[in-house]
Order: sequence, then structure tokens, then C-alpha cells
Amino acid sequence: MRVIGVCARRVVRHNVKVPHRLLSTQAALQSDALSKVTRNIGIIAHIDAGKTTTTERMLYYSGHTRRIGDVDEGSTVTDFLPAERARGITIQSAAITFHWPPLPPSTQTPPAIPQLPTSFNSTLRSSIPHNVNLIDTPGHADFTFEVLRSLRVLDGAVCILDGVAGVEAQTEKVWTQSGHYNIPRIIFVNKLDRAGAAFARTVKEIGVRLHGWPAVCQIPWWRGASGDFVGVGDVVNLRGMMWQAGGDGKDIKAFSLEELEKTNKNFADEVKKARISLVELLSEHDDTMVEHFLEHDEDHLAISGLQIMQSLRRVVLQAPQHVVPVFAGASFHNIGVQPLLDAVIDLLPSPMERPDAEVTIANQTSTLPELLNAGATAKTTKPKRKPQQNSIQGLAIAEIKNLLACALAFKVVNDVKRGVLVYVRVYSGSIERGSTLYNTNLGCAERAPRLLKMYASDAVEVESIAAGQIGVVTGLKHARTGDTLIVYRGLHTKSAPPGGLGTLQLRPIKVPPPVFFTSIEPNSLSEQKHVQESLGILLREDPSLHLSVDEESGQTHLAGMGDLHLEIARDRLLNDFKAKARIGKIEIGYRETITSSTSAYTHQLNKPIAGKSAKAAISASVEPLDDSAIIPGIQEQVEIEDGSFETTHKLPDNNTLHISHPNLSRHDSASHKSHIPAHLELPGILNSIKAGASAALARGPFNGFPVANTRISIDLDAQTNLFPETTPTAISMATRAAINHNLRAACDTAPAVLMEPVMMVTVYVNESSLGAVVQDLSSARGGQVMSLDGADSDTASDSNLPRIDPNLIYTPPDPFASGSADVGSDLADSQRQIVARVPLKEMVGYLNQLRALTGGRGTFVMSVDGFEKMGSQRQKDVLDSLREF
Ligand SMILES: Nc1nc2c(ncn2[C@@H]2O[C@H](COP(=O)(O)OP(=O)(O)OP(=O)(O)O)[C@@H](O)[C@H]2O)c(=O)[nH]1
Repeated sequence: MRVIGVCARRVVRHNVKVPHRLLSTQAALQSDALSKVTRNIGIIAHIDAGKTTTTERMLYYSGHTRRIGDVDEGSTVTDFLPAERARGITIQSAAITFHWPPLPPSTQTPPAIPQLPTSFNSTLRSSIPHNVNLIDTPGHADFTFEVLRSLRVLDGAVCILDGVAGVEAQTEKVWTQSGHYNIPRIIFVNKLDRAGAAFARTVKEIGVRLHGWPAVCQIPWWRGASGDFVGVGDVVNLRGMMWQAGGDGKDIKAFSLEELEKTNKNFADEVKKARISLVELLSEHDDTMVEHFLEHDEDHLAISGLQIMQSLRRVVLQAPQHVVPVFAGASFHNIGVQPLLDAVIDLLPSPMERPDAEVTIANQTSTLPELLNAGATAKTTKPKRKPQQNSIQGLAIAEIKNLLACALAFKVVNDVKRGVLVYVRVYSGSIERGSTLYNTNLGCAERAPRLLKMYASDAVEVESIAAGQIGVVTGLKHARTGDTLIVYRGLHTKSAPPGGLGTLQLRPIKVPPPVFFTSIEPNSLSEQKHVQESLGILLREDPSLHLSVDEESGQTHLAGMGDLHLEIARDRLLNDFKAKARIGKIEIGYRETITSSTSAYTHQLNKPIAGKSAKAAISASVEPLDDSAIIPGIQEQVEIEDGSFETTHKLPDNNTLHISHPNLSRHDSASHKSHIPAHLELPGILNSIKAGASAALARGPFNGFPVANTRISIDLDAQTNLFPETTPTAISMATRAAINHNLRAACDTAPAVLMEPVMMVTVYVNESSLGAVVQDLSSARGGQVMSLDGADSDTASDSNLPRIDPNLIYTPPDPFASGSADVGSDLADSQRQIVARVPLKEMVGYLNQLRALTGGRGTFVMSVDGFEKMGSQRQKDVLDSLREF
């Protein structure tokens, strides 16, 4: 037994209030009280660990569904796309609201202002009904981006592990990502009914692979010679909990420690052992637990369950989180779900206990409360001469104080019955029914005619969605997943927000580049409109899909993150949207880059567009950006302000667009009058040029792949380029044509070069297979092994995370797992991690080969590291094989 006495580390808590300064006192009180009883929670896990099965039980016990949905029968609530139901996997994250503990049967809706005790010092939070907004996230690696998007709106997460497979590669990846967002997490070890279930091994893996100290709050209760899983030992409340076999899980019997001692002494002893370990672990991280221990004469068992839960809550809310509470169960057999729900309420934070939401505004990073406080101060201190500047430089405070609400559209779903649903999380203020929302990503405003709360499959209409809450806006025509929506004073559908407000972005995330693509061709001309509309909705739902149209052939390319990603998009298009189109084979998305420069070429456009005469001229030249062989994996689109008469955009795939616009100052629109036609304005002209350039870069002239590593220069001479007949579309089309001409000319002078996606691959194998896997990666696949066991690599485990010795972790024995004699040293020796850079082409079908090399035990994850120029022979081979189709 370890001795307590070491002083706990300083507790750093999330200490943030949801800003609501513009609400009335009554509304603010209501919003605060509502926030306190709200949990915005995600479920994260490896594919098939049981997320959907567990979610279905949660909905059933909370009273929101009358029967338990079954993944295997395809009758679940959360996996609601036909493609998901058919495959039994979760693709789209759905957000569902339910109450836990359930509302009393007589109450249809929760009270507007929840009745809260003055403090939770003497009572558990789970004693009063809370709103749980549950966001189900996909488990497959192709949907990592989808997971990232949902992580942004979570305040806490339940990580579900398969008790047989233990910690799997994808779990590790999502765990690390959620750690970067400082999301407090608890773990549920599921499937403990299965043969070979190994709770102890899984708990040790939590320490070794997820780098957290497992606080074992429940231990599995296996009975009989064959080890039937019947319930759990509740370490917090010192009791046994047994679920009725074959029931719906509502019938739970509790046995006190004294009762257990009479009937099942070994189990009772193990519960006590687990309690001692739990108190010791908590004492190392929480000073208050040390005090309780001393107050109770150093008796681990005398400390109350409430005190243990409160201590667990404190350590879970520490950032970074070092202690991870672990619960046990088998959701398919309805065991363990209700105590897990209690833990969600008792241990995970409310929106008010989370760090401030990060925002960017006018190219600067800040937090939302900082921004709002600056605006609020400005309201009381009257500026003397010109508007005072706050810490967010360049943005007048006067603009910020007009901000009434700020929300993130974190998911767009096309619902067959209700149309397009935009799921939002509100971060400040409140969205009211009928209000107008300005979309800062698209630069347009639209009205929110209806607001909904989604309860399982029922939708309830609401008047407003307050700060900290998740809800649905229907009737929006443009908003996409990931867009920031704001409400400000004086907002009109037709005018842009004043100054920097229009650049406000909530929690922006970096988008990885698409590495696979497929072609789409409508079966007939009459089908074209429907195919385009369906693709439009798919892209609103999932902005990690990219669309490009070849001007000459009219062929459409759809690009995505992985082959499964595109397969699902294809299924949705054909089956859900009933689009009649031919869809090509899924191919790797190479890039092409020019190797020579061109001198300026001017394209004159003078033809009717949509029945109206249109005219514009654009002068452009191109040059290879630099000779570096690699372009980074993360795609950024930023505008660099470099003077009043120049604008530079950094575009995806390491392309740059430089526009010089002499006589047209960005900061003095009044002086434009004498230079440009009255119906045009500079920001719109620059946007049209950018749109034309992006379209030209989407299809290179060499092999039709997107162009990379290229700098485009455009000289905009207002006198000679703009005419009374010039329209934004004409500017875009002329830009596209001018750049296309230049790219073709560059390819004629010196052939373009192909670049291929290279992946950073992390493979987990046993020691015995290490040699064979390394050999295969480096020889057969042309990969470059970067590190073994995580050293020197960005994608490998974060080096700041504690390395935990599995032998110091408490676990109960694993009587029914195979080969579990010495789990600790076995784990430390056998788990190896290889990090390698490998061309994506060589990773196609890798899982089967890895399984063959490792006896089925190896797993891997990968992400795009960048694009590399290909050698001439490799390029020839790739082009030859592409031409075969
Ligand atoms: N034996 C057993 N099987 C389970 C348990 N929980 C889930 N399963 C089964 O495991 C399979 C996967 O379960 P899901 O709930 O679809 O897993 P998921 O994590 O949602 O998977 P994705 O949606 O693909 O990410 C299904 O066949 C379930 O019936 C359990 O506690 N015990």
C-alpha cells in the first residue's frame, strides 16, 4: 500500500463564465441556471466499441425512447442515415437532447428556470434533472475531421473502450485531439460480457497509451465458473450492483459490503482494495481528499461516496487532466449505463466551467469574453475624438458592442421530413426565433424562421437558444457545417457588418487537404440540376468534401479525405438523394505543379452571361512558388494585408494569389468613385478574382489535378479592366481564363511535375512483429521510418504527457482473459509504436497486409503529412496506370 501524504498538485480549474452581458437580468439568471444543469457531451471511441449501442440505452433510460434500438437490426436513433444503418457504423454526428435523471413523469417540459440547491456541497448533482446534449461522433479514421468538428463544441466526453480489444489506435488519436482542446473525459470499459474480456489489461493500457492515471470507480462482477458478467462493484459507494439477467436493465439490485462479505468474500475484498487505491490516487492529485483522509483517521473506507465523487470532479476538471475515472459495463446487455449517466452529470463540467471560446477577428486571436468585455467597457467610457482601440488592434470597440449573439454551426444535416437542419452551439447572447443571422464565413445574412430542440427523434419548437445550449435552426439556405453565425445591432440582410465584425470566427480549425477523388457525371442533361443540388447539400453538410468542375468537359470531381469518405458520399448521392449519375472509380488525388514562369497575358471577356452582355479584362502571370519538394498537409486560406494597393491571398496547396490594384486603396473606398463603375466595389472585385483563381487552380492543364506551389500575379488596372458592363461573374470568368492560359503556356515551356500525398503513419504492433512491419514499410512500400515508440515525431504521443508505469496502476484480477498473468510488464514490453512517412499510394489496402504480418493484432492510424514531387519513373508509372481507366 502506498502512503498518502504527498501534497496534491495545484488545482487549475476551468473558471469561465458564459458571457451574456446583453441579456436582461432575468434572462441572464435563467441562462446561468440553465447552463448549470446542462452537459454538452460527446462519445468518442474506436469503431465498433459500442458508442451507438450505449447511446441507445441512454435514450431509453432517460425516457426519450420507448424501446431499445439495436445497431445490428438497424433500428437505432443516432445512426440515422440509411448508409449508416446499412453498414452499422456512425458517419454523421447527431446531437440529441435528453434529461438525466429523467424528468418526473408528470412533467412534459423542464421548468424555464431550473430549481437548484444553493450548493452541491451536500448533495450529488445527479440528484436533479439535467439537460444532456449528446453528440455522437464517428469512429472511423476517414471521419477524423468530423470528430474534430464535434470536439470543438463539447464540454466533456465519455470515451468508450471495447473491453476485449482494449485501447485501440483511433481511440488514442481522438483522445489526444480531445486532450488538445482540454476536454474533461471519463472512460467506460464496455463489452465485459464477451469471452476474453480483459478489464485489467484495458485499465493498464489507459495508463500506458492514454497517459492518464486510471481511477477505477467500478470493477467488473463476474460470477460462476464460466464468468457470467452480472454487474459491477461500486468502488465509490462500496456496494455491489447486479443487473437482472436478460432484462431491460432497469432492475438493479444493490448489495452492501456486509452482504457481499457473507456471500462473495473475494469480491467484497476486491471492492475494498479498489477503494483504498482510489483514495490514494485521488490524494495524490487533490489536497481536499488528503484532508478527508486525515479527518477519517486514515480509514480509506470511512470517506463518504459524496466526498469521493466531489474529489473525482475536481481532478477531472484539472487542466491538463491527469486522472481518468473508469467505469465498467456491457451496454448490449444493458449493464452499467445508468451509473455512467450519473457520472456524466456528477463529474463532467457545465458550459460555465469551460475555458473561454477562442475567436479570431481581423486576423487576430482572442477569446469571446475578452472581446465582449472590451466592447462593454467602450459603452461606458465615451471616446473623446476617434473610436478607442481595444487590445484587439485595428478593430473599433464601437463595432464589438453591437454584437448580440455568437454561435457556431457545428453540423448541417439534410432531414427527409424537416429539410436542412443546422445544429448550432450558442456561445454568447441568445438566438431568438425570427432573428437574422450573419454568416461570417460566407459573408451573407439569412433569417432563422424556426428553432428546434432535438429529443431523440422528436423535435420540439423553441423560442430561443441561449448561451451554452445546443439547438437546431431550420430554414437556413446557406449555412454550412463549421460556419460562425452572429447577430448584431443594425443587421440587415443586404448590408455587410461594420468593419471587423464580419471577420469574427469561432474556434477556427485547420482543414486537411483532400487526398482521394472521384468523377461524377449526370446520366442526362435533365438530371444535371438535381445532381448539382444534391452535391450542394452534401457539401453544406461536410465541407471536407471538395467539388471542382472542368470547364471544357463539364465533368465534376468530388474530392475527400479517404476512400470510405467518398464511398459514403457516393452512396448518399445515389441512394438518399436518388441522384441519377455515373460515378467513377475512387482515385488518389495527386497535385500538379508548373516548373516555368510566364509573362503577363490579358484575357478579354466580352459575351452575354445569363442573357446580359458582360465585359471584363484580367491580366495575369504565373510562376512556380519555390523549388521545395514538399507542401504542408494543413491547408490554410488567409488574406495577408500588404499595403493599401495590394492584396495577397494564401490559397490551399501552397498557392499564392497576389493582386495589385493601383489607385484603388483598400482603406479609402470614397476615392474609388472616379475609377470603378458605381455598381461595383473593391472587396467584391477582389472576391471575384479570388473565386476565378481558385477555380483555375482546381484543375491543372497537365493531367487535370489541382495545381500546387504556384504564385499568381494579377494587375488590376481599373481604367482598362473594368467597364460599365462588368459583373462579378465576368471578373471571375476572365480571371479563370487568364490563369488557365498562363498555366497551359507554362506547361508548354517545361512539363509540369506530379506531387503525391505522403502520409504520417503510426503503427501499433507487438514486439514479435516489429521487424517484419518495419521491413515492409521501408522496403516494400518505400516509406521512411521516422521513429520507434514515439520519439522525435509530431504525430506520436505528446512528449509532455506523463509516462505511466503500468505496474503502479491498480487493477482487479482478470480471471477470464487469456494470457493475463503479468499484464503490467507484458504491456510495457510488448506494445511497440512505429512512426513512418509513406506515400499514400502504398498504403492502399495496408490493413490486410498489417493483419497478415501481425497475426491480426496490429492497428494503425494515418494523417496527411504533405505532398512531395515524384521522381520521373514513379510519375510515369502512375500516369500509365491512370490512363488504363
Ligand atoms: N457482446 C457485446 N457486444 C456489444 C456490446 N456493445 C456493443 N456491442 C456490439 O458491438 C457492435 C458495434 O456496436 P456499435 O454500438 O455499433 O459501435 P459503435 O462504436 O457505435 O460503432 P461505429 O458507429 O461504427 O463507430 C454491434 O454489433 C453491437 O451489438 C456489449 O456490451 N457486448
